[in-house]
Amino acid sequence: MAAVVPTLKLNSGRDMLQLGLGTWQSQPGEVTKSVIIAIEAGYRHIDGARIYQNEPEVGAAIKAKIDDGTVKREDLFVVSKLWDNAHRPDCVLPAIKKTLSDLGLEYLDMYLIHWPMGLQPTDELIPRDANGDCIIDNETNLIDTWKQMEELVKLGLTKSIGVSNFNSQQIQNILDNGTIPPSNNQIEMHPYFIQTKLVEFCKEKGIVVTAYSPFGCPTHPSAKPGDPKLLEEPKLIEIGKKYGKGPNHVILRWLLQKGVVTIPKSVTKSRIIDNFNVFDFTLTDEDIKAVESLDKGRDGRINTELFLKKSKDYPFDIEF
Ligand SMILES: NC(=O)C1=CN([C@@H]2O[C@H](COP(=O)(O)OP(=O)(O)OC[C@H]3O[C@@H](n4cnc5c(N)ncnc54)[C@H](OP(=O)(O)O)[C@@H]3O)[C@@H](O)[C@H]2O)C=CC1
Ligand SMILES: O=C1CO[C@H](CO)[C@@H](O)[C@@H]1O
Repeated sequence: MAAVVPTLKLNSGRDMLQLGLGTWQSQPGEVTKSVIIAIEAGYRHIDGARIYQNEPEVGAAIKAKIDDGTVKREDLFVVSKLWDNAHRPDCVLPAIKKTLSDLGLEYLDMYLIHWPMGLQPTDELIPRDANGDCIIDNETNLIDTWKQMEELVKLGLTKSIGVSNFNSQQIQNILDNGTIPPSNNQIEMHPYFIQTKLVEFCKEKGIVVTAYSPFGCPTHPSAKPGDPKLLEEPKLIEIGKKYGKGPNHVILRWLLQKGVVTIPKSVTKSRIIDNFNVFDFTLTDEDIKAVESLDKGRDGRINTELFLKKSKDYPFDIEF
């Protein structure tokens, strides 16, 4: 029998499963199979986004597993994200409708504003000018976007709403000016970038944190040969050995014990199954300290999204 995944209570009143499957860089030709494998292994939380350009294939897997009786829709926690080119108020409803239609679903469990920065609303997901530079939309206003996100809840198109890659000031702005508080902030978090201040801030405000790139995204487009690899860190390997576990398990277990959600990505059957084997051991306080000693502070951030640094809403210029 698959392990029961713990949940965290959202301020929307719903429960969010603490372990899910990431799907960025899961190619359309492979993601249906990997989501099917994940559901068969016990995963019930799937993290996706319009920009991953694989939502129809993720949806095909969900349909297959509902049709064959493995799961019911209500057993699943499906997350998607509003892409940067749809921040203008009139773009938000069409954007979720496109995602729902691609996924073949009536509703999402969580819909996030993917990044605070807006891009020009065109048919291109990443609109570029003649020089190849992204066309930033500095006319957008995150409160206007958020108000439309609130409408999606009222329309029953998503059960909860949240943000991703928002800094503390941007979150506070929404708390001060919105009606529905964000339930979730999905941020980069792994042993090289432990984000203590932002995680604490979110917790104080009743916002559940999701840790993305838990393994440090070894295939990130900015990765260079010779970069240190989290999954090869001797310290993590050593901690894992005490429990008969690998460095992947140590990282996921650390995140679970920190009280956050995490969404490791894999398209490899053995890894999808292996990453789920984290519910039968507990790290000690000493182990947790050793994991956190790998933190590089702000230098540990991988997903810098530097190509949008000129946006008025670029989030990473303040401490947290
Ligand atoms: N909100 C946001 O802005 C962002 C959200 N995300 C979300 O977070 C998810 C996870 O982050 P992501 O950046 O993809 O990277 P991860 O840190 O999850 O690493 C994924 C990589 O690790 C490999 N891997 C997975 N399990 C193992 C294992 N047990 N042993 C060895 N290698 C392993 C995978 O290979 P393989 O697949 O070949 O098995 C893949 O190359 C994304 O897929 C996405 O859903 C990510 C980035 C930004
Ligand atoms: O989720 C994501 C994966 O990577 C993309 C490319 O940098 C990001 O835009 C996005 O945050």
